[in-house]
This record gives sequence, structure tokens and C-alpha cells, in this order.
Amino acid sequence: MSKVKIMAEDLSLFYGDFQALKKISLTMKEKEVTALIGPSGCGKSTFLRCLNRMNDIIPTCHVEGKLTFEGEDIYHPDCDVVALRKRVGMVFQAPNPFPKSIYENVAYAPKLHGTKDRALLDEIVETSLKQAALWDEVKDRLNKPALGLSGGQQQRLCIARALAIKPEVLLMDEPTSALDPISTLKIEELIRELKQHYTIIIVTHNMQQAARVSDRTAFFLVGDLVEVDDTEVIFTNPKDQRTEDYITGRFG
Ligand SMILES: Nc1ncnc2c1ncn2[C@@H]1O[C@H](COP(=O)(O)OP(=O)(O)OP(=O)(O)O)[C@@H](O)[C@H]1O
Repeated sequence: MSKVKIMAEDLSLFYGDFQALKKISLTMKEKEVTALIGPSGCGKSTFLRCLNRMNDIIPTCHVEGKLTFEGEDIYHPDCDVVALRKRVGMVFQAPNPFPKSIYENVAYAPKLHGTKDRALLDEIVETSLKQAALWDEVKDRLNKPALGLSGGQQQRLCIARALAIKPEVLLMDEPTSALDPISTLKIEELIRELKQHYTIIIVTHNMQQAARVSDRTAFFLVGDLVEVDDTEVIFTNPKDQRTEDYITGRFG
């Protein structure tokens, strides 16, 4: 049995008076891929953003209930948010490399965290690009602009950038929605590789993708967590009629 990495217990989130998450209880285990699915506006991204306290920047937002990372309360006033975000990396929907070289994109965060040694930075860049399955395509042009890469390569670069500070958890918010089918499959293959080392939580609109890459799937509907189970069970034998209606395409 793998160990519990992140656990939400009765987690509610409000944007002003609007309740976007309603008492969500969900356990995410180490080195598993958890997919969050559900129709637009159901709270998937909101939930994902709680996991590294990205919602903090929204002034109207407040959270109730409990969210723990390896047993420690993420929303406790003493929680070191910078340290948390180092352990919980994020990859966004559209590839968003910095307008810098490929090398500098990956070296950026380690430098920010104080790594100055060039040989060590070289090693981090190479390892991260290899882990993101991009090294072979870019090793001869590390000093070229990142924005000259294809969309799929840019997204793998963003994954390498997230890996460069050696996180334990990777949050992915619809990481392939801006990509073509071939690049999408590459990222999915990569996710399956990465889960050997990382705990991954992915928001996706694509149910085939959830079925292909995840171990567990959580179905959200208007702020509620309707059902969570092994991915195979969710897609073959869901317990809740609303889950069945959604995965069979009856709504959403
Ligand atoms: N900054 C915000 N201020 C106010 N309401 C917000 C904010 N962000 C999201 N919401 C609302 O919270 C609800 C959940 O939004 P969220 O983006 O988490 O849904 P989602 O399931 O990820 O949707 P999508 O699949 O379309 O990205 C929606 O009703 C949305 O309008």
C-alpha cells in the first residue's frame, strides 16, 4: 500500500459568498496519478490550486476544513508557502516558457533558490530535460530561445522547469488541452514514466486521457466530489448515476 501524500478532509472553498468547493474529502497517494474530472466550472482547477496554495493570491478566497501534506496542515498559519511550492510543482494549461533560452528556463528556479555552481546547474538542466523526455531534441541548442520550440516541446520544457527544483508532487492543469494528438500522447507517456518518482494530480477534460494515465479518478460536480475510485472502476462500473451519465457523455 503506498503512503498517503496529500489528504483533504471536508475542504470547502469560497470566492466571496460563492462556495466553489463543498466539503471535499480526498486522499492522494504517493507515486500515484489522480485525475480530477467533471464538467466546466465544477471546481477541479480550484481544488488543484489549493494543493500548493495558489488560490492565496485571490483576495476574496477563503478556505475551511483541512488539507494535509504528509500529515502537515497546508493551511496552518505557520506553513511555509515557499517551501510548500518547492515540494509541489505546477504545470499549466498552455505552455508558458519564459522568453529566455531553453537552458535558462530550466536553470531559472534552481538559481532563484540559490544554486550558483555552473557544473551543478548543467547537471540539473540535463537531468530535468531527460526526465521530461526532451533532452535528445534540444541538447544541441540549449542556448536557443525556448519560444522557438513547438507547442508540445514547450510543454515538455515547462515540465522540465517544474522538475528542476526536485518537487515531490506535480500538479497538472489540463496540460495537453493546447496540444496536437501526437504531442498529447507524448505527454501522457511522460506522465506514466514520471509517476515512478512523483505523485501526480491532473485536471483533464479528456476522459480517455484520465483512463489512460491515472490510477485513481475523482469526479466533481458543481463543487461536490461525487465519487472517487480506481480509474478502472470509475470508467467501467461507477457507483453513482451522475458519474455514469458524465462518463457516457450524457452531459458535460
Ligand atoms: N477567482 C475567482 N473568483 C470568483 N469565482 C471563481 C474564481 N475562479 C473560479 N471561480 C468560480 O468557481 C467555480 C469553479 O471554477 P474552476 O475554475 O475551479 O472550475 P473547473 O472545474 O476547473 O472549470 P474548467 O473545467 O472550465 O476549467 C466556477 O463557478 C468559477 O466561475
